[in-house]
Amino acid sequence: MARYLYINHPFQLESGRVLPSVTAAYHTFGTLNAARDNVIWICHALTANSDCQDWWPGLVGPGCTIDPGKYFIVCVNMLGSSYGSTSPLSHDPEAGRPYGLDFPLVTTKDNARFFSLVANYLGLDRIRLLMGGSMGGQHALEWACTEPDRFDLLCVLATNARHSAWGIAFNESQRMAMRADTTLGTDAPDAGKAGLEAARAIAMLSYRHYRTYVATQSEPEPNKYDDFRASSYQRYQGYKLWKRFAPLCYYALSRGMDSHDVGRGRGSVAKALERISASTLIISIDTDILFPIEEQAVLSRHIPNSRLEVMHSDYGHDGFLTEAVKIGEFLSDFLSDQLRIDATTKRAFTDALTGRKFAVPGSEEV
Ligand SMILES: CC(=O)SCCNC(=O)CCNC(=O)[C@H](O)C(C)(C)COP(=O)(O)OP(=O)(O)OC[C@H]1O[C@@H](n2cnc3c(N)ncnc32)[C@H](O)[C@@H]1OP(=O)(O)O
Ligand SMILES: N[C@@H](CCO)C(=O)O
Repeated sequence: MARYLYINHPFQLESGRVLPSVTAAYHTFGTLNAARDNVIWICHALTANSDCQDWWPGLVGPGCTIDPGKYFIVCVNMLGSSYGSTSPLSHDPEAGRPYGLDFPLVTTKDNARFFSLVANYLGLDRIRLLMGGSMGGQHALEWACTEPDRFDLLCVLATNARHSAWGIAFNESQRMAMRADTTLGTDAPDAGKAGLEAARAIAMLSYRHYRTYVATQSEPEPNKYDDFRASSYQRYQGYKLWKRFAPLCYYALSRGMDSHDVGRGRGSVAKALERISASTLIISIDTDILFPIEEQAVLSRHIPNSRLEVMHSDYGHDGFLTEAVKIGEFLSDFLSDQLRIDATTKRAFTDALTGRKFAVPGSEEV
């Protein structure tokens, strides 16, 4: 069950706005050992929650690589989410009602500071492994750049150093669908439902792959001309999210994802990534069209002690959730601290893997 930490003092956001107090919903699994050196901190992605044993089965849980019998596992629900931390659903004391669409922009830098605050409250000065995929990977990278000395190991999957124009375009398309639903943020019954469902259907196109749809949603019989399987899948995925996630929170989180840029305020992406001192495992997914391998190659090029692995998945981007067993295999050596590769080997490896040097604006070498 989630636990709650109520922090009753103002939390200053990057935008200049202030949340008068913040609540953190969090889960822990396992026991902190006497040396306090067995902490694994997991950052969740867009629509997940702090119960990482529930949404990462096969990777987190008894007998898995991230085993609560061995590690003290912590996961905190990000600000803005539907699952208990301060969000658009929370009471705005100044307005005397829930924040709703007035909820301020919470950037990935704000969430990294929020996690740091919670870690301080929990007395976790040193974290053995910080880990996350997708938006969780963005939070992990941002936090590792902010407090490099806090982490021994870092593992990020299907993520990037700065949210791409492609990713922002997907998110804006979803927000356009949500704004076209004029019930969003109102007191209407099912407010924002149609917009959220359309937004999730758009998002699914980026979370999966052409081959995933062809393999799972093609028609079994020929000669069909309407009412396709792929259509009902899209509608069902929208409805499935509506049943568990608040439209206003989804809207807020997608803005937060767009804000992600480890280079902001640090000179460049390259300079920011060079601050990371943790040994870092970076996992790419070969069918990920949302966070393609180019983006993890940038991470690998600039994080000093890092290694890039490419994992196969038929699931596309969402492989970071569904390929839990494979991820566990990549992780187990890493947790024993086997990963020490020199920079020259790493560079040759990255170039060979990607076929060429990738550059994204702001990631230039310094
Ligand atoms: C209570 C909670 O849910 S807490 C939060 C859990 N979620 C998270 O943490 C977020 C991260 N998780 C996810 O994003 C997803 O769950 C994933 C990526 C791990 C898996 O996605 P899924 O939607 O389960 O997988 P998939 O794409 O195979 O779709 C399967 C679902 O679509 C349904 N489906 C498949 N084809 C069709 C179709 N043609 N028409 C209608 N429905 C269809 C299946 O019956 C199944 O339904 P179910 O989920 O109700 O059992
Ligand atoms: N399926 C994931 C995708 C975002 O990375 C989620 O809903 O959180």
